[in-house]
Amino acid sequence: MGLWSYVNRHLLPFLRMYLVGMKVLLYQLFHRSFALSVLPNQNGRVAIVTGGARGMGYEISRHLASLGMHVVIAGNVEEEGLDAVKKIQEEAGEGRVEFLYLNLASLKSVRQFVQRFKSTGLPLHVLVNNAGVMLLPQGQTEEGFEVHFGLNYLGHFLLTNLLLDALKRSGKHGTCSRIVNMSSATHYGGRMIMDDLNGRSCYSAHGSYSQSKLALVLFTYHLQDMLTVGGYHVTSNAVDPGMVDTNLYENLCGPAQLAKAPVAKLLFRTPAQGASTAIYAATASEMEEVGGCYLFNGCKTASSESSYDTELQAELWKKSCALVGL
Ligand SMILES: NC(=O)c1ccc[n+]([C@@H]2O[C@H](COP(=O)([O-])OP(=O)(O)OC[C@H]3O[C@@H](n4cnc5c(N)ncnc54)[C@H](O)[C@@H]3O)[C@@H](O)[C@H]2O)c1
Repeated sequence: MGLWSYVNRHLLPFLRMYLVGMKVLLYQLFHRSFALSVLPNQNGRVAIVTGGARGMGYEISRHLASLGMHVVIAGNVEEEGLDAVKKIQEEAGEGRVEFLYLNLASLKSVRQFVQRFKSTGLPLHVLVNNAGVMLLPQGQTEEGFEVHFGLNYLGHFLLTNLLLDALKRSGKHGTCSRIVNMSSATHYGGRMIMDDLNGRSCYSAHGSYSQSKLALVLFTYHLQDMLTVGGYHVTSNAVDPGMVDTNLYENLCGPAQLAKAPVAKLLFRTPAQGASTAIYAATASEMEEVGGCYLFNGCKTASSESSYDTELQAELWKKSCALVGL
């Protein structure tokens, strides 16, 4: 690999990700976490939360259930999922919660999950695409996609598309169905390498994670445009939770892991605080009929310049359809 190639594909993504992280931490040093106000009762509504068994996903599931929603936790670790169900059931008021197996690193599993969900005959009002992995060593999903791109983005892309008919049927004027995509500030440093989305020519864990989170924002905006044109009562928003102390950071290298511990204690948000903007997007009356937003700390915020590139959005959509066989 040439020097320029190394700088461009390894060093720059690494530096961009850490710079973005420092900016978020500075923000969190001087700003309180967004606090949820009273949210409307969600009785009769159904939500799917991917990765809902731990971290922010657990907090989202717990909060939605406490509002009366029927929550389906979709996850790839059955024991963790069943434990989460038990804990939430013990404290949820009127809500129902259950676990359904979903491995986002397998498109086959995504299709099986959707089949199982649809066979329950339940409506679908909220889909929170929350699950994610970060900084994994080079690896592949079952169908051979780079793991960050394949799991964080492509798995959710297929899941959402297969559930879109259910979301469209369940959304009504005044009570829209809502899609919430968990992105990240790292998308600001992300670059879409359209001719090498799987990072085969030069792998960078930092670049791949940031790219997957930018892909989710591009997807959110393009999907919202399609839903608006079609006149459907379904909204699509992206959420940036800030920096939150969860297991997501378990793949940081040794020295970074050591440095992270005290910083996290002081400056990271708790999972409940980090989950608040996603809960807001999924349920708040102010977000009724509001789509196509990037939400940070409970407010609409500008995402990266490239995320608004409609040609790039359309190109990624087309390519993603081809990759997942839609
Ligand atoms: N923690 C942060 O600082 C932070 C910042 C920005 C964005 N995010 C995003 O928030 C989301 C939630 O992360 P978190 O911080 O709660 O981390 P976490 O590690 O606690 O949760 C990740 C969830 O994804 C699930 N998951 C992983 N692989 C899966 C697979 N193959 N199939 C199905 N589910 C799978 C895990 O089981 C877990 O429930 C992620 O998308 C992450 O990228 C987190």
